[in-house]
Amino acid sequence: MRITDLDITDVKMIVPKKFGDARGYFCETYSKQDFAEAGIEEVFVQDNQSFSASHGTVRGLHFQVPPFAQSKLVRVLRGSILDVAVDLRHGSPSYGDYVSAVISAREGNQILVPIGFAHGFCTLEPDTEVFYKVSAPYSPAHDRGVSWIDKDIAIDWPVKPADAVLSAKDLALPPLAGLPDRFMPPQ
Ligand SMILES: Cc1cn([C@H]2C[C@H](O)[C@@H](COP(=O)(O)OP(=O)(O)O[C@H]3O[C@H](C)C(=O)[C@H](O)[C@H]3O)O2)c(=O)[nH]c1=O
Repeated sequence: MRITDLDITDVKMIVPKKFGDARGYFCETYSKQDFAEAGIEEVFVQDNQSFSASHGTVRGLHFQVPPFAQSKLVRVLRGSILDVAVDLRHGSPSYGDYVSAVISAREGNQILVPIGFAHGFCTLEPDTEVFYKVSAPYSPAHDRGVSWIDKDIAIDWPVKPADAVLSAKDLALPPLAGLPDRFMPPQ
């Protein structure tokens, strides 16, 4: 398992080792021991999976506030996405900055999005399936979001707003400015 930092250090790219043979391949997609050896102590309590039929589907930017704030380990079972994490940790020097990376079923790579970040993605292919582990259960009362096209974050998405597929909820998400809920200060 290869673990590297993205431009915001706490967001990590994880590439499990693939064991290929004439049948195909095998890989351990999650290992508590490997994570602990890399200093990642996340305890995941729920697995999520979403299917998006159209390329250019955007889900996000979402997060849950404490005490149900979630870290997420995101991977793609089919297709590919541009995955995005936005730093919302109150007091963080990179507050409001984002990192993004393409993760795909072909590469088998994963993104670890820590607590304190909003998360979203845009599908790059039709029929894309995303699987992710989260470190806290779903709590609608603690679910929050920020507009995917917030001007202060200014994410370089691979789809124009007019062509993107979003839920009504995500279309109505507020801007970052004046976000009422703040996370705990960075560790
Ligand atoms: C997240 C979640 C949702 N739901 C129910 C609530 C709705 O009835 C339905 C669809 O939920 P939503 O539209 O919030 O799903 P996404 O837009 O894919 O949201 C996710 O997309 C972005 C990328 C994320 O990072 C979050 O984990 C998550 O918010 O599933 C549940 O029952 N449990 C859950 O954990």
